[in-house]
Amino acid sequence: MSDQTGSISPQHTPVFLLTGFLGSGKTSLLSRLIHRPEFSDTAVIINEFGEVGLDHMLVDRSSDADIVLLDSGCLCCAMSGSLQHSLESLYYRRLRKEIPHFERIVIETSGLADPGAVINTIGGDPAIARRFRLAGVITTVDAIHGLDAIGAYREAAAQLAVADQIVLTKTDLLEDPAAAMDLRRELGTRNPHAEIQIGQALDAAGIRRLFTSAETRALEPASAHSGMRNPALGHIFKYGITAQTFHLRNPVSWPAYADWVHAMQRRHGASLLRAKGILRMEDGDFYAIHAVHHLFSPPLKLRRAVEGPQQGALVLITENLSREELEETVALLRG
Ligand SMILES: Nc1nc2c(ncn2[C@@H]2O[C@H](COP(=O)(O)OP(=O)(O)OP(=O)(O)O)[C@@H](O)[C@H]2O)c(=O)[nH]1
Repeated sequence: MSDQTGSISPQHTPVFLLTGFLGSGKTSLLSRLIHRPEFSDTAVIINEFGEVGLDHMLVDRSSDADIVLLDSGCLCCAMSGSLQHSLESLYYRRLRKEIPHFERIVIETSGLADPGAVINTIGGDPAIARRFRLAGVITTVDAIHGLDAIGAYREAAAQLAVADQIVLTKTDLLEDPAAAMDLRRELGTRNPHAEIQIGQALDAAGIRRLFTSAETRALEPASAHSGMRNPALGHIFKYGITAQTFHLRNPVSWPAYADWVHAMQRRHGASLLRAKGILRMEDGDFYAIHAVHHLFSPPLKLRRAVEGPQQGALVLITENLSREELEETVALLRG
């Protein structure tokens, strides 16, 4: 990465990933969202038009027929070729005003996708990273089979581990409605860093929260998270996947930050499923930090100060790394 300390400009269109295991309700959620006014300025990249049942809402079809404009104002774009190609195509068509302006992109991944691979595409292709930034990961979890899938498949565990927002689906199929609260609590202990919402109860405010950039709220609920309250324990998902929180008491210098990034890339890049957090830098400003494997997005300067006594905190979601190993690199930030 050429610029580890630059800030992201508003020209970087926020990209949200909608992930979740096979059959967990991604498409059903999307087909509800695309009707909603809160979703009107969104371009959605889906695998096939047929899946989300667009027939009744179609108001315009671009000449290339791979993008449709819905009467809700939402654009749907069927994935054509690679994800890079779809993103570039949306970018240039918006620039040439061939399609209406959109404020954000939502990508629906396949149920067996490793979310890290898709996130890498956004951050790893220089042409894409110049124009887009990962703003959040939304993971659907099926109330009936979700926990079994998370226990049985690494992909499902990784999808849960990297989530900023979890949508619990199929709660209507639970025999005991109280079981939804138990599941919510259970998921909360497995990913204490994500907000959990019940899919069927999603209202306008809930939808807006789904699409609030993760970096602008990365620390907000931190003090309330159980994982944050007991950072020494870290959090174990499965398959050696853990989420560990590190607090920093002092501002970080830019050279120390660059050293830490290099050390993480060199020593732990392969094991780093995701890093997120907020650091207070030596210039006094707070920056959101995001990384997936070897790719560290340029720190994003936050417009508002972060409340509370902490100077910053990092959540490192890794595979087969001990807290001690991570502590060695975090020490670089402490100078
Ligand atoms: N009862 C009920 N059924 C649901 C709900 N959400 C999804 N389903 C059903 O679950 C099945 C799978 O839902 P999809 O939305 O296709 O799931 P998906 O995650 O997109 O599936 P893949 O694309 O195969 O990964 C469909 O039959 C849906 O109708 C829900 O909240 N309640």
